[in-house]
Amino acid sequence: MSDTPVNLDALRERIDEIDTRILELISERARCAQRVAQVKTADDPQAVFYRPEREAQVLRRIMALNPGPLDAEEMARLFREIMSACLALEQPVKVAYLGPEGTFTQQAALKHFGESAVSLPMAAIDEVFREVEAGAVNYGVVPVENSTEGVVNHTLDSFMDSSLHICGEVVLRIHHHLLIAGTTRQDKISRIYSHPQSFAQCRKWLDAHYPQAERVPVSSNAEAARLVKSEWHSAAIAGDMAAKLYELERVAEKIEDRPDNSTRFLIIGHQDVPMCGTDKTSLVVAMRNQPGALHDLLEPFHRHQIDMTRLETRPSRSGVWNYVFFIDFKGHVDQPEVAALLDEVRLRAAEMKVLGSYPQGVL
Ligand SMILES: O=C(O)C(=O)C[C@]1(C(=O)O)C=C[C@@H](O)C=C1
Repeated sequence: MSDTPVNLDALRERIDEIDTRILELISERARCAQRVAQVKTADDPQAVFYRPEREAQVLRRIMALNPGPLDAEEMARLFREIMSACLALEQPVKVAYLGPEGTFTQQAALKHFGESAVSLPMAAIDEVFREVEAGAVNYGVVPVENSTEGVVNHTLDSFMDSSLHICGEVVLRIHHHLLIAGTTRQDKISRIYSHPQSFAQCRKWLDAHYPQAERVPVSSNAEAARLVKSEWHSAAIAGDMAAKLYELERVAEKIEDRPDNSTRFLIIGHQDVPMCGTDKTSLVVAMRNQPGALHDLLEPFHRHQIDMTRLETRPSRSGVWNYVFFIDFKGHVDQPEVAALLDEVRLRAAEMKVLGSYPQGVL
């Protein structure tokens, strides 16, 4: 910029002016969101305020328009928080997540809903489902698959008995650190606490650096972090949130064996989400136990050119559901080609349930 001042005082004066403008614009946006809330309730007293498809469109548009120098994801994160605050003005959103506090699931909940959402830790995945079903909270956040360790069976099983829908997904890069308390003797670490999945994701690093230390599996990374607070010879493997919550030091950072280690989380709720343009659909399908069943199920996807992103099998828990497949694919149930595909799959399956169509994770 040719008219950018060059001395510090002048630059700060310029920043103050810009901040004043940003402040006015954010306030104007917030007033606009308040009017949106009035319009929604005028149309329908039971209106839902959180609109995942609209949020995905807003964030994608900002990322596409972003001129830099901030990168597109950074910019989207800022807008994520602005929208979160605007939504809280319409209606504060309550979200249950797989706790305790400091877990990656809490991090995922905040990444998806922003800091203005009220997030409540639950002790187990089925408790998250129950809280949402009972209406005690608006949405739930549960882990569903990890790139290194695979599927979270508990979550898939919970869907079989639930009437809840998937309203969104969020993918989180998982970075594990080796953490100790201020009083820990770093040269005397003889025990390491973590969640079994995290141990599995850091196995090679641990074998190379702490082959002698006892590995103690606990119910969550946050619990591991809590335990090391009071033990001078122990360390924990956990992420940023747990480190911050329990004020632990990092002995080693990013110790996961695979640099692309990430976990996908699902947002569960009661609503059917309209199409946003970059959608995904999740299904659960039961096939009869007969030769060629899997081929019969997959063939229509191929013929309709539908891009399947995941296929998981779970043992059936009832007589009818012999083989149960969880399938994710790109597209939305309101698209004619997807509707045609689903009609065919329904005919071939013993049972089929659409778990939801929802925007593909943006951030
Ligand atoms: O467009 C809406 O429906 C709004 O409520 C506004 C807004 C926003 O701040 O942009 C806020 C919350 C919704 O989840 C989506 C978008």
